Formats: sequence, C-alpha cells, structure tokens
Amino acid sequence: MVQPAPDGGLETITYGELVDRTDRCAGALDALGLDVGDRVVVESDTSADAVATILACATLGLPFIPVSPGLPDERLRAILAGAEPALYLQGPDGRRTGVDAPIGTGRFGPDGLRTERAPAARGPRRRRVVTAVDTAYIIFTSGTTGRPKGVAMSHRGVVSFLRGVRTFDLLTADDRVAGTAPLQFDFALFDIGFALSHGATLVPVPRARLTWPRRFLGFLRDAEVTHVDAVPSLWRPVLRHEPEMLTELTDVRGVLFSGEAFPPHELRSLQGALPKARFLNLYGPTEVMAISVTELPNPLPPEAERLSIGSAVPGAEMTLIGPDGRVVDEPGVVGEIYLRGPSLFTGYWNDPETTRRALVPDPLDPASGRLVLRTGDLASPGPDGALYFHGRADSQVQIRGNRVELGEVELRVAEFPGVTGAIAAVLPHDDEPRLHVFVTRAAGGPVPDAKNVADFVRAVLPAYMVPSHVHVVEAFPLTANGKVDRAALHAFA
Ligand SMILES: Nc1ncnc2c1ncn2[C@@H]1O[C@H](COS(=O)(=O)NC(=O)C[C@H](N)c2cccc(Br)c2)[C@@H](O)[C@H]1O
Repeated sequence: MVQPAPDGGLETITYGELVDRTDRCAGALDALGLDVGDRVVVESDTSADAVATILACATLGLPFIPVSPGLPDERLRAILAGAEPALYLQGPDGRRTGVDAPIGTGRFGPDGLRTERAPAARGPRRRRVVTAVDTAYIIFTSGTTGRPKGVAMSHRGVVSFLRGVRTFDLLTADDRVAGTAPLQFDFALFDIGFALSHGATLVPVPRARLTWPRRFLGFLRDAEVTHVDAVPSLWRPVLRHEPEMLTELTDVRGVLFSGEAFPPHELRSLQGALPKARFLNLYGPTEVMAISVTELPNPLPPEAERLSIGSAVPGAEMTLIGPDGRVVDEPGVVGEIYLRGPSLFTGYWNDPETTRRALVPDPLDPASGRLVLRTGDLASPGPDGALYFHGRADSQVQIRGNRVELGEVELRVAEFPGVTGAIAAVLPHDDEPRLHVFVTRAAGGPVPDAKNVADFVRAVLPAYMVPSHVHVVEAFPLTANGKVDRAALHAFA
C-alpha cells in the first residue's frame, strides 16, 4: 500500500508489513475475549492500519462495520443501536467521542491496538470455528425509509465475487490502484480485495485530495497510479476544470467505475483525455458487492445512449424477469435484474421482513427453495446478449400519464452547447408533477437560457418530455458515497 507519510511525502507499506500489523491487531483483539459474531465498528478512512484492522477482524470472525470519520453523530448512534457492537475502534487521530458503555472503545495505529474501555464481559466463548458463511462485514446504507439498513455480507460472498473478478486478470503485481471511495462504501472494500487479490499496490487517495481537481490529479500523477477506481460523479469537476491536466496521466491504463450510470457524454470526454486507458463498468448492489465487470469500447460509439453492464462474473448470473415473472431475453425488451450466485448477502441485519422482500424464491425454480436477489434495477438485452442498464424501477416516472425516460431527457439536454452535465427529475407541483432539469455549464461558460434549452429538447422529444423548469447549478449535490444525490436536487428547485 502507498499512503501519506507523517513527513508529508508518501510511504510504502509492504505486504509483509501489512501481515505483521494484521497479526499484531488480531492478537490484541483476541486478548479481549470477543466471540465469533461479535461486531466491531471501524471508523477510519482507508489506510494500512484500517486494512490491517479489518483483516484482523475477518480472521477472528468478528464482523466489522466500516464507517467514515465524516459520519454525523446521530447516524453513528443509529448504527450502534442497530448493530449493538462489542467494540468501537478509530484511528490514532480520530476525534469521535460519546460512544457509551457497554461498547468497548479503542484506537488502532502503526504500533498496534490500544484499548481505552474494555468491552463488557461477553461470557464464555460459544464458538471456536469461523466458517465461510459467517458475516465478514455489515455495511449500513441509508435505506429509503431513513432507518439505516445493515447489509450483512459473508466471507463466502466477498471471496466468490473477488474470485469471479480474478478470472479476468485485470491487474499485475506492478499495478497501483487509486481508491477514492469512503471506507463505509463497499466500493472501498472492493478496492482493498481487488488490489490484494492481484498482489498489486493499493493507493487510497486522501479525502483532502478529492475536493480540488488539481490536487486530485497531482496526487494521481505523483503516486504514479495505473488504475483509478471512482464513481462517475467524481470525474465531473475534473472534466470541467482540469481537462488538459488529465492528459498528463500517462501512467493510467485503467479507469474503473461503479455506483451510478456514467453519463455517455462525460464518459466520452474522459476517454478523450485518456485514449490509452481501458474503461471498466462494474455493476451491482451492495447486497452482492457487485456482479459484473464490463470493458466498454474506448471511444464509446457515438450513437451509444446506454452503457453495457455485460453479464455476471463467472459463477454468478444476472437474469431479466418481466412483469409476468418470465425471463426477458428479447433484445431491447426491458426487465428487472435478478441476481443469483454465491455472493448474495446473508440478509439485512436484524430485519427479516425487509430481507424477505429482497431475497425472494427463484421465480424460475420456486420448488428449489433457492433465493435470488431482486435488484429493483431495469435493463434490456443488447443484440450481443449483454445487458444495458435502464435505471431504477422506482425512478420510472410519469407525466400526464406518459412514461418519461429521464435518461433520454438528460442525454438531449447534455448536447445543448455549453452544458456539461444534466440531471432530470419529476417534481411535485400543486397542479401536477412537472419535469425539471438541472444543468451544469463549462467553467466560465455562458449560462444556458431555459427557453432555448426547452426548445432544443422540443425539437426531438415528445412534448411531455420537455422540461418545464431548467435550473443552472454550479455542481450537482452528492451523497456521502459520491453519487449524484437526486433527492437533494429537489431542494434546489
Ligand atoms: N455500473 C453501474 N451503472 C449504473 N448503475 C449502477 C452501477 N453500479 C451500481 N449502480 C446503481 O447503484 C445501485 C447499488 O448501489 S449500492 O448498493 O450503493 N452499491 C454500489 O453503488 C457499489 C457497488 N455495490 C459496488 C461494490 C463493490 C465494488 C463495486 Br466496483 C461496486 C444499483 O442497484 C444500481 O442502481
């Protein structure tokens, strides 16, 4: 791993040192008398010590719950109430206070684990063996209801997805993978497994480097990274403010993205700046870590309006199921994505009801008792059999009884001269829901005129898909995981 050194430069932690730190941390955790299944909250950004701590938890069968330092106190309290962890750990300079007994607290750092308050007595250890089906980690996502849902992933789930990715031989030991996701997002856990399973170097990008494009690109250049893993929205400010500096990243041979659809026009701009790099689209919900890895053509064909999410990695399957419960395999026909395979999550923590709604009897083989994950995502088969992402089922909206493909509106608005990004949303109004579009413009460029934008859309799309409100914004609001926060856009209207 490569990370900022105390003196301000970069330091390298070898695999040997990582193993030593992991073993030392495991010894200290074991001495606390925790039992297989006892949870440990790990609050940190991705660092060698954080990686050593979560690997130590995994070896001892202690499900780790990664949270990022920026997490608001009341959200941490909700997670602590939900998961009832035995122990809460933070890094040497973590500033969290207020984690109350009976939860034990401590800090991890280069010189090992320091306990501040021992976890309450746990009684005699009930288990001696850690099995593949035990919980490796629990990722708390902000469920739509607001109460956080804990996605419990087993060791088998993580390893089977990483093994599937491994079959593509995407990295060599000489590669240096820049990770940009916060530790609480399973994209960060993937980056750790992705780099380590190829013997490559993981280079977590310090959060302070992510806010300014020049500083972000400077870090990537100085750390000589060969791969950059990021959600598509992370590239928007870079493309807007530093497109020419991007072309200096001659070491970058791979761009891996996930979490949201990469807007085609933005993807083409990025590809233009990195003509030698390959672009890998990883798709999948946290409930399976992810399910598919698809290399996209560079450059993307000019007529491409949707991106391929390909097919599942070996050992797993993506199936499209129609409203009638039958397989959809006709090119162009939209169906809901169902996932089958060993990387399915165990369930939502302590929430069997919500789990039953996600893990359902296999519609193609109900007698088998096998459960499959219904994703709530829509896709259609392309002529080549690969699936093309269509968005979330719950984001299909109607205007005056007509179904609006928000992606089509966004594609058209994005072609308007001077517009660099477009997000469409149907917002409620006293009379009837209205179509709004939020646009970003080139730095210092002209402010697009709302009427001209509407006329530009009206020229090619049906009237009900013409936005009634156009908002020019400096930047799109993002979620804690770096995706466009569509819910927050409503506040802009
Ligand atoms: N490649 C896409 N194109 C389009 N829409 C995508 C893509 N990847 C997701 N999504 C959307 O995001 C939802 C899921 O969100 S999530 O649970 O927070 N997980 C994630 O985003 C991250 C994802 N688990 C993951 C984890 C590890 C490694 C990788 Br690499 C990716 C999916 O159901 C999709 O709606």
